[in-house]
Amino acid sequence: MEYLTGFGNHFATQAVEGALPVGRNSPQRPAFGLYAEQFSTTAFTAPRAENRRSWLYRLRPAASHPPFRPLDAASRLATAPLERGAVDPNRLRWSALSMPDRPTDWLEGLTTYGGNGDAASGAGIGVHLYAANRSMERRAVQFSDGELLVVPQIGTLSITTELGRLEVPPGHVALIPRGLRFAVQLAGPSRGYVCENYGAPFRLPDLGPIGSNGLANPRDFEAPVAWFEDVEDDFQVIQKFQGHLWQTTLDHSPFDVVAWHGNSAPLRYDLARFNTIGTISFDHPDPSIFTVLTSPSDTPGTANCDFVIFPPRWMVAEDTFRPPWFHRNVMSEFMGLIHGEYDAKQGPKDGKGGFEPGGASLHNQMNGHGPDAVSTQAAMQAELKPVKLEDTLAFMFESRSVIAPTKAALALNELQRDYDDCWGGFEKARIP
Ligand SMILES: O=C(O)Cc1cc(O)ccc1O
Ligand SMILES: [Fe+2]
Repeated sequence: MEYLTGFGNHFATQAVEGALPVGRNSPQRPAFGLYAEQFSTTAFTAPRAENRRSWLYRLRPAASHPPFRPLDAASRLATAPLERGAVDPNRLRWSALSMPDRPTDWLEGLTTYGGNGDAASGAGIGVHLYAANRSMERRAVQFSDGELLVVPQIGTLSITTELGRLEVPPGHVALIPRGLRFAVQLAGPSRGYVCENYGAPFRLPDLGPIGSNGLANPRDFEAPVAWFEDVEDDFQVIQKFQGHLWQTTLDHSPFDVVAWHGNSAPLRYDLARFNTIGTISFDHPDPSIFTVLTSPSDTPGTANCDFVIFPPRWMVAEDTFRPPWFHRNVMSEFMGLIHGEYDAKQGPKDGKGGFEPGGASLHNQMNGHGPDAVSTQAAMQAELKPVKLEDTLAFMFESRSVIAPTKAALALNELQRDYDDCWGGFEKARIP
């Protein structure tokens, strides 16, 4: 597959020579009788640096569809504000979801674990995990409630979007703009995580004193080239709108965009390209140095959501407790593990418990957490020579407000009801 590169670039791509108008967006009669359509994911008047929109040239306008009707199907997708009783302050951890035993596509395989804010007012996030085993055929979905950040853990996702196709293997992430129609094809049983961002679109963080390079570099983000199919057949289009699923049927493929240009586009990014920066003296820096993407809130420096990764890296700090320190944080932290072991937590023992690939943890606002007792002991006794942490890739969705766990997530068998025990048995300090 071919890609265009650069986060936020103004791309221009056509699957058919001559389809893209030159020098204007909306000619009286676009080439070949195509329809011009603007796709806006920021307000028209958003500041130029944040403004996102693309122009699509398609066989038929997206407006041409029968009414959306409620989709009458069981779904474990939920949207904030969540229906909830008292929000659980407890630290929570889940083992990995098992693969479904019935045919389940990516959309059907989503379970919401938590959320915050309010989709209707464009603030907060929904956190979903998926486990799926079949492709979406003649079926596309559009998330009007938010942009999606998709983090595969097992199985390559082939994502067909209105703007073209992306291959997203584990170790990569995909960013799908709010409202873009897409379908997910699977190569086999697949599992992973999704952050549904109701707030401002994810962008690269400022680098401050780091300078003009580093962390995720803009050129490593890849957008698809235009791709379309001219299929006259029934296509189900599902829409997640204000927390409910709706459906309509088109008599043609929604993937009929022959050319497009603009800066609102789906992207993929290989996390191995992340330029990880850390201490070369002492102390463990705040994990904000591992921010890949940020969705700012209205309060400077206090993100609606930061997407942070913990990739392979050298640990060289002298006279330092090297793993994440114990802490209580005003921000709320949802974590996942793509592969390997996380330096603050033990993996499963005899195949059970621990922080395992495909698992998840939730440490909400001001609730104490940090390395488990075994990892703490090991780190306090380690000889502090340079060590390379290999085979590890964890991540965090960190958000300014409490991520309420869903009732469905609290009822899962995968919930580790003994999670607190991992912080048991610390030896007391002795004052002389
Ligand atoms: O809680 C966690 O494991 C995530 C985390 C990692 C780190 O290096 C510092 C702080 C932090 O919250
Ligand atoms: Fe933390």
